Amino acid sequence: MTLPHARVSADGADRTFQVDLRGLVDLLSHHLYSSPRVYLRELLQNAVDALTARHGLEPGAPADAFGIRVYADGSVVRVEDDGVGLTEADVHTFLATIGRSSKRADQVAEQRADFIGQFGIGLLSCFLVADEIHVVSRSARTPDAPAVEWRGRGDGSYSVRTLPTTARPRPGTTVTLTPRADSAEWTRPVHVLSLARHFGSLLRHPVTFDDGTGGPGAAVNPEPAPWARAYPTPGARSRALAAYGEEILGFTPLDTIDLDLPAVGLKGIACVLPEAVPAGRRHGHRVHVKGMLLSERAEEILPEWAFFVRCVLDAESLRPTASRESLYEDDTLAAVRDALAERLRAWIARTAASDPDLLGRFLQTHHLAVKSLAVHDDEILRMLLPWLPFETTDGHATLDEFARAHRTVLVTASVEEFRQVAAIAAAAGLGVVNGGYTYDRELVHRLPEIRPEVAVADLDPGTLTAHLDPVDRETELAAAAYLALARDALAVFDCDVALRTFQPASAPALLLDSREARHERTRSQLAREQQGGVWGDILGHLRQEAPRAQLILNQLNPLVRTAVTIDEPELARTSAEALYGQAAMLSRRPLRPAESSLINRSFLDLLAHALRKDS
Ligand SMILES: Nc1ncnc2c1ncn2[C@@H]1O[C@H](COP(=O)(O)OP(=O)(O)OP(=O)(O)O)[C@@H](O)[C@H]1O
Repeated sequence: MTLPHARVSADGADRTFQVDLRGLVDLLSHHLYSSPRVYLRELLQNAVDALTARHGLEPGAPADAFGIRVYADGSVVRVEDDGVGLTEADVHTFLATIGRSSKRADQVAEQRADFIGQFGIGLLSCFLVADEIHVVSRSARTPDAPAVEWRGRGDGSYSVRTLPTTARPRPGTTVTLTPRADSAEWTRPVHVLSLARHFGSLLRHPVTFDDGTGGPGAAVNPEPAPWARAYPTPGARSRALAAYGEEILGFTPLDTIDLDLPAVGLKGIACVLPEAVPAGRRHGHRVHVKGMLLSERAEEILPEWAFFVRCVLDAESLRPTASRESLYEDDTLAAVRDALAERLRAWIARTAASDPDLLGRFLQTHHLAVKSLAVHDDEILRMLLPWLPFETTDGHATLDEFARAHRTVLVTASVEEFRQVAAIAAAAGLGVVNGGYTYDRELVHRLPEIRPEVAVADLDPGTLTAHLDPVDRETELAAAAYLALARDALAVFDCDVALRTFQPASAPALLLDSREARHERTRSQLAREQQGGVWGDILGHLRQEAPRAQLILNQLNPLVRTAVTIDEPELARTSAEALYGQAAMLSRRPLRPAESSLINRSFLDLLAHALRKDS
């Protein structure tokens, strides 16, 4: 709150900046803090830091010797602590100087990590709910110093006076706010209690609340954190942690993972989400520092692949940013992130080894997360690849089940390819995995690293066509006229037509086409349209020999057997177009406008034909 004095140098006026406190508070409230409610967090945090400093002075004092008392009766909010307190000089230096903090003064540099605050601006958040901050304090470091009273006002002015020792017989600090009318939402007794519980439920010092009605007062943090309590059995412990996770995070975890990193004094739990979440969606984790709730949305504490858990944790030595709502990205945070990732991996390994039922439920829900992890993590790959579910020609199956039925596992390059060939490949006894989804093809190809007896190969058109048997010469000849008509009708799609026999007999036609071939055809078509222009030349130069698409008609199918005998040319054409349209739709790839209109036209033509026949 101090506006520094102007200094005059020998060669002219050398002035120092003036600070408009109102502007500064406005800046903090709109850009730093998420809500005015943070004033209580800042007051609690200052009280906690003061208690930490007091314990530093009196290391022999029992943990609960010093505490924090919160009071709110509707007209004032007060936070009182038995902390280290302040002398008059401290008040001028720290309370009244914005940006100055006792917690990063040189002499306590080595202890800086002991405190939550460090920026020297937290107290300003009180101006979000009150116009004046009233502090009465007595120093524990200088016990014979008198008590001191400080009043800081939102307009930037402040006053200090010393008080008789009797005004505050014991060391500590009391901060009192008289809330503005517009901040009742954050300062009513019931709200103050719930805010105190929200921010302070895991604080390690006793915190009580009093609403001034003469009642017994309420404990803000009656019990230690659930992971710090003693339980009769490991089962009771894990049930209690799961119940806590559910209460705090609002879902019943699939499992609860105990987290403990002694090096940074971190303890907590990771709750495995019971439902799948879109890959890459990062969750907010609840992070406490020295018991104080810092953030409910800290994402940076876990790596991206860990989107299947949400954590509640409390750490000693993570550094909050000035807003307190996220963590400072430093080496400690990076090391914590790595160590927590390791704990999650270890949980997966343990579950894989000892609880197949839980593993099954976990993979059913989170296989995408695990796949993204397995791609980069050999250990997870080794442990889990056989148990991961894939879409196959035998339905959804784990790779292990699938590889037991098929010594050679074929894998498609796209979902579309899989849709085209699945039924035919299955009927031919080929085992094909849909490799079109993210990670799937890459992962299936790594199966032989774990199951060396299994061979994995990409499904190429040759493998499949080997299972499409040629028809006899007579049948071929009988169908020749129809095939010629069909080729002509489908020439616009650069599609050849052939007659084969293949299983299942219920499939009338198979469209063999690949994405590359389709791209090549689009490119050549563009080149033709742009002929003569620079763009056309470039496209022309890029020309590659792409295989044409092939519509394979199935001679075993009754519809096809009838179609090839149609002697009405228009109807024969329409039937060929309809067979092409049906096979293209079966692949579920996006249809080109020309294909959509072909399907539409052939459907209407066939309908008209059927109606004509009936009338
Ligand atoms: N309850 C308290 N007991 C003793 N000293 C206090 C108390 N509250 C504030 N102070 C003193 O006032 C200084 C400024 O407090 P303020 O909350 O503005 O910043 P900070 O806690 O140091 O850092 P941050 O901005 O990160 O919170 C503190 O460094 C501390 O010296």
